[in-house]
Amino acid sequence: MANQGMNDASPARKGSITHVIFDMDGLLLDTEKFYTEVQEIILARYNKTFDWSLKAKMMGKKAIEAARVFVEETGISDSLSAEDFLVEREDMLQKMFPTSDLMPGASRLIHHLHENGIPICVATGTHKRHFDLKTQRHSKLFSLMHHIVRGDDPEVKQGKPSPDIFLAAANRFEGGPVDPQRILVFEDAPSGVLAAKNAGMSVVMVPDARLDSSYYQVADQVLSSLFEFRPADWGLPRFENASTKLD
Ligand SMILES: O=P(O)(O)OC[C@H](O)CO
Ligand SMILES: [Mg+2]
Repeated sequence: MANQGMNDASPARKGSITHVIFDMDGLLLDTEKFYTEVQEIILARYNKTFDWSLKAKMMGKKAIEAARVFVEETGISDSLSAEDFLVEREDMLQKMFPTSDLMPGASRLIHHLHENGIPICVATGTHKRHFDLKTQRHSKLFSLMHHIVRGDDPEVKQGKPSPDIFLAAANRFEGGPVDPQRILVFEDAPSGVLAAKNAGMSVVMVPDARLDSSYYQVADQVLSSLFEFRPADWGLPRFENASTKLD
């Protein structure tokens, strides 16, 4: 269970948030389990097991960057290249992605911020083709986003932990670029939390409970679920029961 403490963001900074950026996989959508499943299947062929220390190094990254980590860290790169790994897992992922569910509290928080006029967007390492499969059951909810930046965007030269994707997201808000100090990022992955901090933004981390807690330290706040987020901690409008939709 994640601790729910606040780390180092100053009280002044917490009151200055005007814009919000959401990660997608593992934060808004319960899609990380699909990657875990196919990676377990592929590794089993080499009599190896997939664990959360490897997962922590892959999640949040662009596909090819995560694939390189996978074949190198598991020592199978002589038998399976990163490119072939991506081809091999593709059929399985394409069947899984359209079944993607929302993470608990995602719908409530997105509706709440949108109804209160807080500009929101998505910054996801995933590329457009996978994004479309993952979100096909949730297009209404994602239409509330001011914009969406994906990993294959030309402005995203390097994946997380590079700040590229969050800086691109900050640039595209109305009247952008928005000052990073005014932006709050929600992330589940260690690489994503680092990317947001590298961009100079504040980060709420909502990690999977299996992730080692040593990764919590970089985040400004760590929550077990989006349901536990209290907007007033960051100077954002409080939840009013009547105007929010529960998952
Ligand atoms: O967590 P996201 O949304 O940046 O997605 C990254 C990969 O597609 C999955 O780890
Ligand atoms: Mg993620």
